[in-house]
Amino acid sequence: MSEKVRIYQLAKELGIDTKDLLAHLDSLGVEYKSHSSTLEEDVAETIRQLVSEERGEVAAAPQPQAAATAPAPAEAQPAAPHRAPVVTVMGHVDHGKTSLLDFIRKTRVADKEAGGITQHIGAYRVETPNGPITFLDTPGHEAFTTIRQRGASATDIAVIVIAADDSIMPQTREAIAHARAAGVPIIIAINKTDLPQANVDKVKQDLMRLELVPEDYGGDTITVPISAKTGAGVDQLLEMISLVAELEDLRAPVDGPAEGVIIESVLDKRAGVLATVLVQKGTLRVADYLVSGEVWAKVRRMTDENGQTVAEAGPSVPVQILGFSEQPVAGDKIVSAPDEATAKAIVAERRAAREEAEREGIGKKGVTLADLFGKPKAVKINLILRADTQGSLEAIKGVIAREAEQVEEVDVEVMLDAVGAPTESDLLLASTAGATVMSFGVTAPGSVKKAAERQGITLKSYRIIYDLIEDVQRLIKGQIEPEFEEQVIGHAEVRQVIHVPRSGNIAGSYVTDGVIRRGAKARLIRGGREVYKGSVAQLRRFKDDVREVATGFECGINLQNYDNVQEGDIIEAYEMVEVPV
Ligand SMILES: Nc1nc2c(ncn2[C@@H]2O[C@H](COP(=O)(O)OP(=O)(O)OP(=O)(O)O)[C@@H](O)[C@H]2O)c(=O)[nH]1
Repeated sequence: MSEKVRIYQLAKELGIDTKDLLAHLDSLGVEYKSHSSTLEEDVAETIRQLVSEERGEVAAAPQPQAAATAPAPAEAQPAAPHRAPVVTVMGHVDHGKTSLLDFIRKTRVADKEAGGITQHIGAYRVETPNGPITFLDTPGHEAFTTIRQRGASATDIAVIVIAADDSIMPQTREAIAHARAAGVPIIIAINKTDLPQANVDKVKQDLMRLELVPEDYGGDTITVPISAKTGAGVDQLLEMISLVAELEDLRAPVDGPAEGVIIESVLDKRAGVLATVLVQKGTLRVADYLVSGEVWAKVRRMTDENGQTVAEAGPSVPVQILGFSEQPVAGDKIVSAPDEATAKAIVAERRAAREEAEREGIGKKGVTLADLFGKPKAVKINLILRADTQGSLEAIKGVIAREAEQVEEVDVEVMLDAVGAPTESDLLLASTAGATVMSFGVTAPGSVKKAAERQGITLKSYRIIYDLIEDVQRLIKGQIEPEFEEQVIGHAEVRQVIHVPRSGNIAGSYVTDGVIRRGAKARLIRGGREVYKGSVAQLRRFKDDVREVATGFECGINLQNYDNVQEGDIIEAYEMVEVPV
């Protein structure tokens, strides 16, 4: 496939106005939808030549390749420079996430002398002997997964804090599941080691049960005993973060337009919208134009976590920016735009695309049982299990493991199992990992059920273990097809048979009720009897192909592999809809 470039990117590359570029495209007769449409590489190349000819570069340049417009040869691209790791701290309530983040921040602020006032902007950067580290300081896996859920990944390394006097607790396991689902390396910080009742070994042993085998037990899970209170071990923790970062070989280009993700956004009564952006690629500068989701910004001011104004921010640098027209959504990506017109055009295009998708009912859907049933060779089935007691959980897990063992092609992973009703946090995990939530003996609260429905997540509760196991078996074997039933969507009466060379006979019809849709299933009824069953291959209004024709309109219908329509026939269009279980 050829490389594609967006119109405004090409304009920026060539140093011309997007408007002028559009004029070139018009002159070439190239169709485009907006400033952000992509161009085929050959079109882009033609434009480059056109522009350079206009500038007289071709005639004037001694070499055939005019430097400014020639694409850089691929092999000459040096690897992008390293960037700082971005770390999220997660763990059970009260195990010390906030204390740890505060301790690191207090002791490691980059320029304390500058007299800046600490601001909580959702992220901060610290200097360590092994290089800078960026911490996202909204601790907890909800924030972490919310960002992931919106398609961005902001975290390179997860630090899971476990209090040594409490060991592994439900949210510890959730946090581990979230980090695993994201595929980010995990470092375990065993906290509160200053307490007399701290038992580091117990934590390590408990970790083994979650298949996180500490290094000193022969595994490869990095564990660091720390105290967020005294600061003991925190330096080693930072060292380990840098070490893992080095292994991950994190790199990003510093040059070029900025890309990143929204970490946080607040509406300040005086200042307006303040959004924290984590730059992930390129460099963000004051006066740049940005687009995030369906809002845009002209960066009017950037400040760091110490309240200091900054002029630019490169990869892995978090900055709070002023200049968004409306509040962007945490987790949405940001891209830069060359000018206000383009930024607005991108926003308008996105809005229109979303509205169209909504009209067509194409919502974001998670994986449903049906999807999984339909794909027997699914590499992996992710489950989140909830039950009334630890005993039932163990029993269910045991049976599932046995069932899973019998099938080679399918991997069943219980990502999380916990006592109690399913929570919103389970849904977050389910939606990012494509998991099914099953609960036994407990039911999700209404709000959670509704949220699951909205997000298209399968959440089922069972009162009989056998039923649950049966569904798991179905998932595994993919044997059960979802049940479908016919739903008639409309009728059309054939009023005239039009013979079109090459296309065969087209049924000139009148939609008497409902709608006729291209691709819909259809049967042909003649004298009360079905004479054909197939689908609507082609649907036309006058000379145009259309997707749908409503009641009261005339249209031309071409049925799939059928050429014998007759005047007076009735075409019944229908769709197969899944019967909800
Ligand atoms: N002795 C001791 N106490 C600690 C340590 N770290 C945290 N604490 C205490 O543990 C309690 C909880 O700490 P936080 O940092 O608020 O815990 P958290 O995980 O951020 O809690 P949430 O934000 O509520 O989820 C506080 O009273 C802290 O002072 C530690 O290393 N040693």
